[in-house]
Amino acid sequence: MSGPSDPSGSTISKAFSKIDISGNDLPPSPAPSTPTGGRKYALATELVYTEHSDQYDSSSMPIYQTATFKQQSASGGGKFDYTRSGNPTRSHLERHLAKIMSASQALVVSSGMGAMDVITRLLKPGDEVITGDDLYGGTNRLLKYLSTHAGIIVHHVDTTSVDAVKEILTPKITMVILETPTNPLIKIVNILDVSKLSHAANPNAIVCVDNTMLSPWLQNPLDLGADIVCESGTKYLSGHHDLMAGVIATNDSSLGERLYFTINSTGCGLSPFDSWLLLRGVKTLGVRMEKQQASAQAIAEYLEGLGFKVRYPGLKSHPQYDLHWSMARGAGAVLSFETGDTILSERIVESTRLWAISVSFGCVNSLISMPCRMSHASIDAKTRAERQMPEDIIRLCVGIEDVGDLIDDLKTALVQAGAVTITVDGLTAGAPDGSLLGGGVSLASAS
Ligand SMILES: Cc1ncc(COP(=O)(O)O)c(C=O)c1O
Ligand SMILES: N[C@@H](CCSC[C@H](N)C(=O)O)C(=O)O
Repeated sequence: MSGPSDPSGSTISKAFSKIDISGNDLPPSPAPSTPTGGRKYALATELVYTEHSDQYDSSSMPIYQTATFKQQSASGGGKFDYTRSGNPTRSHLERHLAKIMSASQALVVSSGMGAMDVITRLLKPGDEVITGDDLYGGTNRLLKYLSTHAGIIVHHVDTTSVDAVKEILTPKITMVILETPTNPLIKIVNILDVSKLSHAANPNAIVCVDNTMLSPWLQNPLDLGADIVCESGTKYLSGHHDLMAGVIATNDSSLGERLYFTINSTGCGLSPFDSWLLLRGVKTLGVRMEKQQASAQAIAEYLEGLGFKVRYPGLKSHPQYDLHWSMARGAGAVLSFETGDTILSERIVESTRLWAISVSFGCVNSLISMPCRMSHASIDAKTRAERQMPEDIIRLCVGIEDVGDLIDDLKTALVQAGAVTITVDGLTAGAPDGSLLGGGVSLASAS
């Protein structure tokens, strides 16, 4: 990998003039968000514990809602000069995120796709990228644009198969972009093996993992061999669907400088107010995620018990259950299931009340959607078919409501939509004549 692309180096050297207590080059910040002395607390503690040097010892990090900063001399040189280049609230958030993402450096930008844009600007025309065939629609769209407008060669392969990745790996591959679990098919990618193989094929290859589905509470791709981890902060990190944000984290300071250079050059750094909101949201990540995934597990078991084909890594029936648990500390709170019929799926989605029909996930409220019509509609129907995306697939993003209420609401919707048959033994997935789902499985406990 080459060094920072700022020809003069001046912007970078100014912004990276501070070496933190651990010797990391980081963008300017009034103070590290971590207590000094090297003590590392459990993640639940680190999420809420921050230190900053506000002049009034405010408990909450202030919002530095300013575009520019007064300088002491005509040659500038203040810690901050202009918010596009650095802002105390944003820098504080970045240090806090670096700490919880197992990274030496984190950078925050205006959306998850903004983060992906910054990352893919590391590529040059002629570079080759390997990525999955079950990929978030927006990332797919960006990569398609880069392949048609920027001379980047993009190979979509089944990244859940290490052999498939191996087959296509050459020294020309400069970036590998992974998601695990994938969105929306909930397939699992072996980050460790793919990273090892990619670096063996090209030591300068950058392995980037989009960790949005699990968040740092449940998985740390940098500890598994990835060079960059990114997340849509719009999802679990913030948790309330009241902001858009993207996070990029790395342990490679030269990569960090190049990423920062793009953010400063293009002006996509997160605003002070949104940085403050995200900092606030991150504090409850652990409690939210624990509650959400416990409910997701119960809902996945309920639907599987009825006879639906459910995709969730918390279920023993998931074909990559062991692989998932070798990398992650939990199954997350997004699951999907199939009904065998697109119209039926549509009826189910439209019959729910507590489950809002919305794209996105990671919010305290539960959401339901049909990915092929909504979040992944930017992937054309032919490509979806080639990539075996079931058009009838329903995605559930579980929130923090009472799980009994969520299951009741879902059950009512399934009955209203005609997706289940009521028998003396309880509910069974499928129409009375067994025309859907091959007749389903009857479960008394499901009634
Ligand atoms: C896995 C994944 N990555 C990235 C993004 C992009 O994030 P944002 O909407 O914040 O741009 C999304 C959703 O939008 C996503 O689901
Ligand atoms: N219209 C949007 C769709 C956003 S999808 C958001 C999220 N990643 C999800 O998976 O639900 C677009 O075109 O990007």
